[in-house]
Amino acid sequence: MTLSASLEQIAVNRSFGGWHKRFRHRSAALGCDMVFAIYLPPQAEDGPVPVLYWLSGLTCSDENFMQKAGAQRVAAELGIAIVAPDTSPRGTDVPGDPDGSWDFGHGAGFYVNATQAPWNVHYRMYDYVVAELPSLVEANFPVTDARAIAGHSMGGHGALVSALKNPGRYRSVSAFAPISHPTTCPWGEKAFSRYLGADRQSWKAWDACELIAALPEGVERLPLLVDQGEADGFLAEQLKPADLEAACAEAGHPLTLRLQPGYDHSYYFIASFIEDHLRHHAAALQD
Ligand SMILES: N[C@@H](CCC(=O)N[C@@H](CSC=O)C(=O)NCC(=O)O)C(=O)O
Repeated sequence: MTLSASLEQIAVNRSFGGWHKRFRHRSAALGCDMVFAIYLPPQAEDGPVPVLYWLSGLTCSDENFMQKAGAQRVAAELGIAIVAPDTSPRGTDVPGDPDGSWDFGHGAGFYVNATQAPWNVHYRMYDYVVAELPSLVEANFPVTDARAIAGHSMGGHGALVSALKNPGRYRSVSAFAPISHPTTCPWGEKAFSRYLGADRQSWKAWDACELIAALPEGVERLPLLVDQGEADGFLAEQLKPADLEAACAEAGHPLTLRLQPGYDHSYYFIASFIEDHLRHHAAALQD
């Protein structure tokens, strides 16, 4: 396939018989240059392969998952491409946290479309990860439109919301330690009050627990696979997996929540269970 001139390749590494590549491009949704990574398994040399979109957490770029999760060996075995975007718009023109903290602004886009100035100019990560990036990837790489989505923490919640808001768009969804109920935790309240404004009612469209409760009768309920470390320091205050469990039970939404004793919030935890998630996605993608 010939790459569009709008994609600038900035890195390439051979990995498990496939290729890890990084690209810079101009994002129309975000109004800035963005970098994403793609892992193409060896099977992509012979024909198009399905794609898992991975959404990372606070402070991350495209690099954390690709360097730390150890996903390439199993993705190469299963014939799945993995696309890892950045976690926010970036650049000197893009406002960040006025206080310089790490849980808002750069590295903390929360995968929402901001409605409030000045954030609404660039912070449209939902449109970027759900629409613009898949279109770009599907037009430029040997991939099919069979998509799965997964992520960690802020990105785990982003994956849940992306799937819940778009029935039929993803074959499967999973999350590691998602911020399950952002309208009721400090990270979510800080981000949503700035990106979405003071009206808490408007936040519900971006909260997985609220979306699960509000899914209309007859609409696909994609099963959720969630792993959560029991020794995660953010568990009680920020992540609240019990709220997700309660929302699913109340709505009859299929959830497999696996509490993993001794595991924290780090990529050591993700690397320990990523194979299970990849196999879960492969089963759906190859159906
Ligand atoms: N301030 C710390 C902690 C930030 C942190 O733990 N980030 C997580 C995601 S948290 C929820 O979205 C993460 O994935 N960090 C990157 C990593 O490679 O571990 C810090 O600045 O690191």
